[in-house]
Amino acid sequence: MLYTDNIIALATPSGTGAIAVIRVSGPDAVSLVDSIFQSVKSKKLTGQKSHTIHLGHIVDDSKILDEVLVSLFKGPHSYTGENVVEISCHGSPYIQQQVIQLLLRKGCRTASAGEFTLRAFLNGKMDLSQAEAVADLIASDSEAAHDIAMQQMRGGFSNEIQKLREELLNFASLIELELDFSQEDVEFADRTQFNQLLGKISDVLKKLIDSFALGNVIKHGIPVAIVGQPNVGKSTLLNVLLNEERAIVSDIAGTTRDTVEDHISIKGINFRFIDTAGIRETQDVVEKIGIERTFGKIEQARLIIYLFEGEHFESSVLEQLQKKYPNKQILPICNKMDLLSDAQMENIKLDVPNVLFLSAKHKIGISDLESQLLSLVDSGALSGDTTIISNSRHYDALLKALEEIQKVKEGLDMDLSSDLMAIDIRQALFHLGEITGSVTTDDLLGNIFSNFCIGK
Ligand SMILES: Nc1nc2c(c(=O)[nH]1)N(C=O)[C@@H](CNc1ccc(C(=O)N[C@@H](CCC(=O)O)C(=O)O)cc1)CN2
Ligand SMILES: Nc1nc2c(ncn2[C@@H]2O[C@H](COP(=O)(O)OP(=O)(O)OP(=O)(O)O)[C@@H](O)[C@H]2O)c(=O)[nH]1
Repeated sequence: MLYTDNIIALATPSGTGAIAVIRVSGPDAVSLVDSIFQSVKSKKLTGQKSHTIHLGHIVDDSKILDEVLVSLFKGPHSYTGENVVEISCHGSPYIQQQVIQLLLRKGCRTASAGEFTLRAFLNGKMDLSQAEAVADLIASDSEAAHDIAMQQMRGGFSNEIQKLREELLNFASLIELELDFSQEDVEFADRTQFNQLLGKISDVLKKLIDSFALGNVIKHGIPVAIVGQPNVGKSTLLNVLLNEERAIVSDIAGTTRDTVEDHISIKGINFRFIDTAGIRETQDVVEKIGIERTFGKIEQARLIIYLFEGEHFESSVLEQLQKKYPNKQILPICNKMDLLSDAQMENIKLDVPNVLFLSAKHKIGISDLESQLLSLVDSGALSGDTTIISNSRHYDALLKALEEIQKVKEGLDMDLSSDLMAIDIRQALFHLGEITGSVTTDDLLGNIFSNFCIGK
């Protein structure tokens, strides 16, 4: 085992709850808890089997602090790979703190953010991308984001990367062996097989790299900007979408007060609606800073909904949007169709051929809108077992690995000498290793795990 110290943290949220879980991990976790725990069966924990639960009392100087359940996990068969003891106590902040203070006095140290999972990684219980998936899983707030995190946590693409890396490593050694015999002009590495492997690796890498566009938006919610005059029915529309799907509305922590962002889940996909009052004014006002800010918001969106009511369609707004965002999909939507006659609707269609009519208030045309939104997402990629990456660190490493693999391929085509090829192969191996954590630096680990919650 790597560590000699014993860490402790509250694993459940701080505050009052029915039950709170305090987690201790380290070589002496069992004896430390033994020193403050009296089981009702008067048995010491040290002699008990792993994965057993024991009822008893936490005792501080013969004073009973609480009646608790203690769960025992003996290393290496635990989450961290070390001895782990969990104390489930009554969820009062007072009790939680007393138990923690008691164990700190006995010699435990407060765990830093993500330290339990860091230990699990360093003890070989999971690789780095799986550890990162744990944080994603905790943060996931839609079915799709959850699925991606879960798949990654269960080994997802890291097994695949690891396998390819090992095959590549194999070739690297053969090529490097050739260097030792450079006078004799021998080839240990079969060039045809090597070429095939490089082809296979680039295919896998390309597929993963392509999946990031989707993975990234799913993780953060697909950003949709709603542009429209006051009173066209934006709030009503958002509410209808919300009610229909019984989704959760949440203000994202950290977003500025001047834009409202609502998360709406449609068939398990999170959409993040960015309400941007503003671009309605005439050309000269458009130059104003406030409007620029709105444009800034639109910049983040994948899709723009231009919502207007009845016959108040402004072609200048639509044209401006199309000019400014030629690569974004713009959806013109006419709300309050209940107030329009058929003839009026036909007229609007002449101006805006691809308009979608709906009535937010009367809940007409909502499912068409939902289908349009979902069609943005290549949901085929979500079903089945296609791997989707959602972590920008992995994305960067995959891009770099692919670049190196392509260099190796070119080298092979050009019959480059083994020593030059060996360098590129090592680089590719390095970047693949970054994903699974076969190569890491303290900085990188610090960066990743400091974003976890305490107790995880
Ligand atoms: N109370 C509690 N709930 C929890 C966790 C935890 O640590 N404690 N977890 C943590 O975040 C997750 C579960 N993850 C876990 C993963 C592995 C093991 C474990 O003991 N693994 C052993 C033995 C498995 C067996 O044979 O039964 C092993 O890997 O060797 C425990 C929890 C979610 N729920
Ligand atoms: N007839 C009709 N009225 C609607 C419809 N949708 C919304 N309204 C009404 O239009 C008015 C404005 O709706 P809101 O949803 O508050 O509009 P908004 O765009 O969010 O307005 P701001 O918050 O000022 O930007 C309300 O009185 C709604 O009841 C519709 O489909 N038909």
